Amino acid sequence: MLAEQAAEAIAERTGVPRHRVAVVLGSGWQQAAAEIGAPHASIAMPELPGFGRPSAQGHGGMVHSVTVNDNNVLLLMGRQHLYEGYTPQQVVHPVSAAIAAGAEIVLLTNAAGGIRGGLRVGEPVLIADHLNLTARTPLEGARFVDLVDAWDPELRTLAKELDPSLGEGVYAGLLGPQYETPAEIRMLATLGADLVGMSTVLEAIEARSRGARVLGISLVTNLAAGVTGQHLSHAEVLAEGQAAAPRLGKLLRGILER
Ligand SMILES: Nc1nc2[nH]c(I)nc2c(=O)[nH]1
Repeated sequence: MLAEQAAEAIAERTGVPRHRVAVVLGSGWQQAAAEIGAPHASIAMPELPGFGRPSAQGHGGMVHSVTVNDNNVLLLMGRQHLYEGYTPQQVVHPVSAAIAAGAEIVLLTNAAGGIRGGLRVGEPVLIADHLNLTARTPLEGARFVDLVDAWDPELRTLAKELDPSLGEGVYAGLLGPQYETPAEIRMLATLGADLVGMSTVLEAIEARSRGARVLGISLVTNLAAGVTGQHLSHAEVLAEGQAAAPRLGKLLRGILER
């Protein structure tokens, strides 16, 4: 119900009855949003039913409506995380609302730690599959959602046509807010994770449960703990995101133009 109420508010406040695509812009991706196009309507998230107040650092807290080649696109600047104390349902609410507002495709972006050898800081990586290690789910009741091809193969092929240098990886979603120990990173590598972060997996599950297609892109903003022996800092994470913004913006715009 709350998703439908938020969807009505979005349609009313933007003047756009349906937005066919929704993009969640995570840490480091906000600057890329400017390359997508100038919004013709913007709403502060707290003004929408059920939207919390995204944490200050790295997240904009705005919903923008932009048009890209006749496609009405909803940009969700920032997200809510489990580590901020939100429930799984609150974490996925913006995605639920965007789908209720018409989104058939949900593009989830995030910043992540790189685990696999060869990943470089500043590199965007397509999400090919995920490990939900949050021990949480946004689903309630007997909603046995199939997650095979949850990360849409056709959309991944499209993204790779646009940027052939794009690699793919398995994203492990953890609770956070602490980063992993080197031993935990070795464990995640053994489990088959290439990337690690604190978001995205619940949103993907919710989107699939509502029949939307999902494309995910992680920006590697640090090499995971122990991969280089360096210490991790959130400030570095944000700085790396800013540096990669032009390439990310070009990629996002290319995807949205198709
Ligand atoms: N859990 C986890 N989340 C992250 N987010 C970013 I940016 N880097 C990391 C990381 O190394 N571990």
